[in-house]
Amino acid sequence: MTALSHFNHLSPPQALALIAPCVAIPAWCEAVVAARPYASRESLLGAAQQASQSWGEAELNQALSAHSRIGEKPTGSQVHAALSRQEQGAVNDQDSQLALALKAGNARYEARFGRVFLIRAKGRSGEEILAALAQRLNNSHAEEVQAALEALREITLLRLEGAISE
Ligand SMILES: NC(=O)NC1=NC(=O)NC1=O
Repeated sequence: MTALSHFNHLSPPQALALIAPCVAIPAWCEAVVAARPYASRESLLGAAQQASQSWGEAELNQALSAHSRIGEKPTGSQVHAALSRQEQGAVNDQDSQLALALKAGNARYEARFGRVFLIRAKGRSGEEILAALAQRLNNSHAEEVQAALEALREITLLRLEGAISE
């Protein structure tokens, strides 16, 4: 965790490196870094949320390159993978029945929407994620872009909260 005061004074490249793992959308990272210094953590989180409001389908697809499927323990030492592993911690990967159901659900989702199913996994059990997946399969394409973008915003802000302390 980096203190806000320290984040405020980092060089732009160092500040970018610190928040890059939040989301693979460089324009968002640059906007958050460019708006420093922040008077409080609240103002940082508010600005970050605001900067995410302009995201559309292009940003969603850009960001998904860094998000592993739910239930597939991410491989590699990439910092994104480490965060994904941590966020998916409540998904019991010893439950083979659940793993199969998530694998089938992910495949159905990708066949319908053409992209990886994205959900804020932190604090959700595998069963809760499965139920959410089933619900979202009923969405229209337009509705599902918005639902996936909302999940991306939640994940991104949670990661930023985890990166910068007061
Ligand atoms: N496909 C996903 O939903 N991936 C993820 N959800 C999270 O909360 N972290 C991830 O990497």
